Amino acid sequence: MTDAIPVVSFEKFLTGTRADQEQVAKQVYDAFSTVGFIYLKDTGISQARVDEIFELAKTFFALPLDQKLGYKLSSASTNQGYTADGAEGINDHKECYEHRRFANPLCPPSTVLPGFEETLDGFYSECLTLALRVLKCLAMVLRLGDDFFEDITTRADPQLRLIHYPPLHREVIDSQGHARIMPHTDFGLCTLLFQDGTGGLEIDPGHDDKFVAAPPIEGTVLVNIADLLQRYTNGRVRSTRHRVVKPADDKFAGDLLPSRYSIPFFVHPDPETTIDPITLTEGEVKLYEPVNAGEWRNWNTANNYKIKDDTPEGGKVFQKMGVVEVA
Ligand SMILES: O=C(O)CCC(=O)C(=O)O
Ligand SMILES: [Fe+2]
Repeated sequence: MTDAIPVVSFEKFLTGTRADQEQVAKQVYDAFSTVGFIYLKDTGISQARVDEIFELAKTFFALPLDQKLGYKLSSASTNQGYTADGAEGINDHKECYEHRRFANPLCPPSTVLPGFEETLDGFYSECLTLALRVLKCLAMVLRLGDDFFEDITTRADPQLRLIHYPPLHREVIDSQGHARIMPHTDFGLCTLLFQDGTGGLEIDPGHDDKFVAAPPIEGTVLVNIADLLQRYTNGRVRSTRHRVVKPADDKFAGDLLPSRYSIPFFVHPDPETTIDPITLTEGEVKLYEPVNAGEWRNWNTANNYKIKDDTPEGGKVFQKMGVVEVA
């Protein structure tokens, strides 16, 4: 169960000496190069703060559907606003709200949800700070220079996502090809994931299609590697598949699964960054072709939402871990 994913305190990275930091960095790297996931505690983001954001998410999703659809996400490149249940993957059972760094034109105004935008902006910057510290761990271990990831994220526009998985009949999730969120890897650099107490998240730690539970642990944030970082590190760190299914039977035995809320923060580099695998040893073969981070993100986003208008035509068609040139 949880043993598959290490639980590590980040405190010494925040307050310790360089030697302390290197020790934490090594633990982080070891988790990322094997299971691809880690639970971090003592991150500087308190549980009380996370609870506050979950309450805010609940007030948003409690708005009537018509009102939420007034903030509807409709462009893969802007990728901001609300998506209703069924809009992203017909077999997923969730609704989402996406918040970005520089502009949020589809954010509910203070007349509708007082304090919503400012609170999310504040939480967004806390998440970005933490994510950059986690990435610094990798830069330290791989000897890329401490500021390696800072330097490729100055104009980057990561995405804070609020997710609500509505109550769902057990038989729906038990039916073939359905899940609260289907198995996938994330496609940016890395993801912070806050989950409520419901449970149901599973990961494939051995990359062999054997999913195990990644249950919520109070006071922690899960961090996982995403596709671009697997590519950039030439496979040294792993982008691991995960999915959300039903909570453990001993938690909810009834027919109707309760609502679940989660808050991922997807970290992406500056759009102009070329993700060309970094090789560290003599004669090391690059496992992946270079990709442009902006194109990669738009293509993956458009593909997820099936936003045809935004899918570049006659351009590149990406595969999850490769790229096929289309003339
Ligand atoms: O809700 C969760 O716990 C996982 C969400 C997720 O994997 C995603 O949005 O990419
Ligand atoms: Fe994910």
